[in-house]
Amino acid sequence: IEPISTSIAVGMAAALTGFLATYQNVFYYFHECCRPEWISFNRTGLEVALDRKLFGQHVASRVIQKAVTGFMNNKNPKKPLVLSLHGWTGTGKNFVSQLIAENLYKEGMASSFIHQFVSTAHFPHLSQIENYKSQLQQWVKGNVTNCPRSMFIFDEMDKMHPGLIDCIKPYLDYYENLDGVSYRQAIFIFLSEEEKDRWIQLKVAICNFYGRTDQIHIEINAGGEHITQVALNFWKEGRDREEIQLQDLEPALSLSVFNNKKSGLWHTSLIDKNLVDFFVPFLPLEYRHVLLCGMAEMSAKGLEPDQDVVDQMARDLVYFPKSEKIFSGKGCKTIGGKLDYYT
Ligand SMILES: Nc1ncnc2c1ncn2[C@@H]1O[C@H](COP(=O)(O)OP(=O)(O)OP(=O)(O)O)[C@@H](O)[C@H]1O
Repeated sequence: IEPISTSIAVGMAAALTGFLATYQNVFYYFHECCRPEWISFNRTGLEVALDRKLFGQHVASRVIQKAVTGFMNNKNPKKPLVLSLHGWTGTGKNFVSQLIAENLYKEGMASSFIHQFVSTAHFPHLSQIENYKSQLQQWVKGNVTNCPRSMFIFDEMDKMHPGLIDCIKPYLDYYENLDGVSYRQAIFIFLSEEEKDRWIQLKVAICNFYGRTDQIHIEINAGGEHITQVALNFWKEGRDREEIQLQDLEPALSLSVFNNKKSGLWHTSLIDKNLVDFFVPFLPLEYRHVLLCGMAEMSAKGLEPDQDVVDQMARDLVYFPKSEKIFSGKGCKTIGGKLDYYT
């Protein structure tokens, strides 16, 4: 072994290793990858975002903050985090998922580690259910293999086929690993709108009963087994909405309620095995919340927030129940488009 060529070879190898390491770091700097540079939880960021950007959802806000912070601080979770978000349309379920994403992934919702499914769009054909099942399993497994800190959002969960829910159950469970893959760092968020379904089903049933085709004013006396009903009862009793506690909404999120409702059947299979860690209730939004959404939306559009414009827009929305007109029928959902008309 000749000393000069040996030192040249060793020097070249060291230079090459240094170059590759630098190249890799530069690559990771510009290209999103499953590393702390791209995925790190900003606890204060989430707290501030929930506090300042999410209106009228003090219960959901508290539950989400605790759930996500607890999970992210746990170095060795026994299972993935599974959140189930419930409530009226346009009350902020997707929006909260976005706030979580923005405070966990540098790329926010654009992160390649966030995967979103809408049951009616992605699984439309009942005849294809077996295909969907294997695709869904491969998809979850592939993505978690690629990055354990992946986030999965399943929208319209109430419309999802029970067979598909069954096939994702193992990933939500307490297994250390499945076929060599651990799912314990992942986050699953289920969104469902069964509140609306239940409300509408009930309305239709009562209209049919009375042989009426027009909209009639309906009081729902289901003993507070409806998130909206709880909010309505508080309002009628002249109590502050912010007094509503998670315990007041528990009957609306209880197993017995889900058991009795067709649209809630999916919960039973997940609740039975304690696979859902937190049920998060979203209250229906009132006029004053729509105003806040309107002002925020104008700022987001780069416009000077104008109270008169927003007020005009909010007054033209439809509110329910028909007699009291307290809650916005579409929450804050359509106001982005509506503001274009009023500005
Ligand atoms: N509570 C809220 N606070 C602030 N903004 C809100 C709130 N709820 C809704 N918004 C605004 O309205 C938009 C639509 O709401 P979002 O998609 O989160 O409703 P959703 O509850 O998921 O409705 P759906 O069940 O119909 O999907 C959001 O992007 C956000 O701009």
